[in-house]
Amino acid sequence: MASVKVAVRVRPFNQRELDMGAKAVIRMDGKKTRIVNLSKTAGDVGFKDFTFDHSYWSFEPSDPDFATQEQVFEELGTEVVASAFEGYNACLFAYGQTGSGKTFTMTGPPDDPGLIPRICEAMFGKMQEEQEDKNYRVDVSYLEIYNEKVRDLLASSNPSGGLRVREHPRQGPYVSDLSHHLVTCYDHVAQLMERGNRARCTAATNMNDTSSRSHAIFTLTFRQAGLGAEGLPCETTSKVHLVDLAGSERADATGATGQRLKEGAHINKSLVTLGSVISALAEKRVGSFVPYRDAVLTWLLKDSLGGNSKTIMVAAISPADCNYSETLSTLRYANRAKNIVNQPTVNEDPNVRLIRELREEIYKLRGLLGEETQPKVLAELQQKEAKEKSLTAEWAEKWRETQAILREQQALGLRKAGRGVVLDSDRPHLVAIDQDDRLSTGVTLYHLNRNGDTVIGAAEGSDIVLPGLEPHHCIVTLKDGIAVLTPKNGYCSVDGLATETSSRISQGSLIGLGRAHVLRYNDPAEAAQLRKEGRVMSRSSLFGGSTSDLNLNVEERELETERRRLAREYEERKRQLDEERRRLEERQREAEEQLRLREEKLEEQRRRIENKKEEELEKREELQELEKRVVERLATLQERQKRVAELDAQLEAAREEVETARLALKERTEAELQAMHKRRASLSLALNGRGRLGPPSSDDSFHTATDQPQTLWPPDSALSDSGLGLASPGEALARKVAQQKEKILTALEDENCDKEALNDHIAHLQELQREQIRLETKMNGNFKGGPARRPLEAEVDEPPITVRANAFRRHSAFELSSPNRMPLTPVMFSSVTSLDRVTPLGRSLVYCSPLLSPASCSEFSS
Ligand SMILES: Nc1ncnc2c1ncn2[C@@H]1O[C@H](COP(=O)(O)OP(=O)(O)OP(=O)(O)O)[C@@H](O)[C@H]1O
Repeated sequence: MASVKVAVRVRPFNQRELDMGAKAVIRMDGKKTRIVNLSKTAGDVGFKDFTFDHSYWSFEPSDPDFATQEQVFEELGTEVVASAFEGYNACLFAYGQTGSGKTFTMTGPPDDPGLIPRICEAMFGKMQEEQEDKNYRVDVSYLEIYNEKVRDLLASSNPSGGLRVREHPRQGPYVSDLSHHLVTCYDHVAQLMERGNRARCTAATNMNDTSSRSHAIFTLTFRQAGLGAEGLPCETTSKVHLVDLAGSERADATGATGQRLKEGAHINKSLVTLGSVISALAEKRVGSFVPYRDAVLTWLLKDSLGGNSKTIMVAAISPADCNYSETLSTLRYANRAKNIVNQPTVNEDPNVRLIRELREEIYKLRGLLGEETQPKVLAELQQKEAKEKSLTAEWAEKWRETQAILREQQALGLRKAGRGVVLDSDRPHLVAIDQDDRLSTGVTLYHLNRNGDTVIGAAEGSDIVLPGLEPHHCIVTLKDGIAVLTPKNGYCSVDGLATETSSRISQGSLIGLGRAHVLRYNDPAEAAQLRKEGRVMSRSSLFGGSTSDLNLNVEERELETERRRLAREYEERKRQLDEERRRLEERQREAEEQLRLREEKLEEQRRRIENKKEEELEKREELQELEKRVVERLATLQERQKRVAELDAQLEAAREEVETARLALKERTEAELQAMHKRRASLSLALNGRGRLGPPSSDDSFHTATDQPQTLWPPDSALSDSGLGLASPGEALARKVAQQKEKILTALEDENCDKEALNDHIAHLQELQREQIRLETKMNGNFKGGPARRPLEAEVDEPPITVRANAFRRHSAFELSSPNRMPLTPVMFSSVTSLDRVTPLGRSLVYCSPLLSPASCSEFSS
């Protein structure tokens, strides 16, 4: 059982706080951290006090109590190193407000490194010291949790949704597909750390120019094995998590908006979860729920918080009064974390543990045996000894193999870097860069002889044999870490410049030998020195390669720092722009989608309008057609009206003519009657009393000479229809004919007329007409010398008639083209024979003989 160790570290005022004229509210006294109580009410004390395992006063460098990076490492870092070597898991994490000094404490600037580089360096140093007894294997991984997604900081690319976090039943949560890098020296670790830090998400906020926007977890997996006292195997694996959390922050204080605000929300979410986890663990309630899975950070650090780990928390705080509430909150957070109790255990290899336990039992059994031999105990002892022996042999064999592989890898300097394999060495060497041999696929590394000459040439027996060179082409001399190239018989160049005298070569120098060979000189010690000084050798310095490169002045270093800052700014700006571009693309996609929907809607509307338009066009055409027909009909109507007017006029004229004729007939008839009376008188006919014209009355009888009453009028036509007086027989007959015709016409207008009855009417009409003719003939005979009586049909001025043969054929009837057209039934065809005119209705009839064919009708129509 071990409580989480908590340290608090206060940083100096930053420029912003100085500009604001901030006042320091933090005091430290031994392990005690005091904060001036700015929220005190009457009766409150002036300070709030907290006690931690360590309180580091890094406020003022000139202060004798000032805590340096070195001191922090000595007290915290060494404990982590010791835990790892003891086989425990260890975790050191920095918590605090943004800009409070977490990254400074964990990573630190190159000239004043923080805990991570110091811990790594110390571990490799210790491995070096204890190399004789044991073998080690160290793997490094570096990840960040940004917006709740896991990114591999050492991989060349990451999936867009981040890496997945899984949980192994025994080993706990892990990140699947995270790259692990085998490291053989601190330089490798430093390179990886630098690479990861460059890839980490940082941004400028109001509180910090280079604020970490993600939680970063640097993990060393440390495996050690060897034979302990009395040849007892030991093998442990420890995980060391070194965590730089993103800053806890208030959105208003950081001035965060947009992406920064979103990041802040995620950061706060995981820190709140971390707080909840700490609270749940600190309360120590049995069976209480610990919300590890609520955030990726707490899930991955599950073992470090309340589990199998020795854990240290560094709470970084600002000294300024303007950050009072944030600082107080951090101190309370840290105070709670003190109460977390972990259960660290040595992570021993299961087989080794079994061997150790067997050995313990064997010791016990041997003790039990004493002087007397107990067969049962002896048998058990022998069995356990045999098992222990075989397990030890098995483990030793496995370990030898592992050792061999490790040694091979270390000797070759072969290590994995993501997908790449790096061939490295800790000794000065030359790497062949074959310019001519395009078929060469291998990488050749030539180690140089330590403290002596390495002869290069074509001659057998040269240290490095290269075809195409002079037998003894040149010599590279290595002495006290300095390499010098001396040409012998062949052409040599250093970084492109031909040389005939001895030239110093340094890390990265390109050596040209003869026409075909180019070799690169690598000196790992020199490279490490340069790296330590924060130097990155540019290509130009590579080519200008000389020892003076090593003597970089302060100005250059500052320039380098500035360059890095600019590079970080550039990276951040690039990231922001990428983010912005992604947002704009997203917006564009949305706008395009809206546009598409709008287009569809408009297209739909357009289709509807077109349909409507087409319908309206059709209607308009119909209307035009109707108008045309109306106009035609109007024209026809006008034509017909004109025709009717003409016919009316003709009718009127005919009527007048008939009236005139009737009057003339009447006068003539009276005159004729008088003449007849006179003639009768002269013929001495017996008249009763007085001579009188007109029909006989009851008083005035009219008799013939034979005493038979003689009458001029047919008996059935003597009375007028009204019965008011007598009409002439001709008139009565004409009226009857007219009435009969009217009857026929009425019957014809009735669609359901009885054909039999119609035939009877027509037959009767014909009878009447024949009678009329007979009467007229008779009258004409009686009044010879009178004006000639025209036949009735001749009195009518007939309108031109057109028979439409087609209609005739189709309907078995035909029409007159006069306005007074009238349909004829087939019955009429068979009965009527002449053209007549019905005066009262102004209608004309065309009669056809029964034998008339449609063709003859057509002729008839003219
Ligand atoms: N102990 C210290 N001594 C000197 N300077 C310090 C110290 N601690 C922090 N600083 C300076 O304060 C500034 C902010 O520190 P740092 O970047 O470490 O904060 P942080 O807590 O990691 O912030 P964030 O959470 O935003 O990443 C840096 O310029 C750093 O150099």
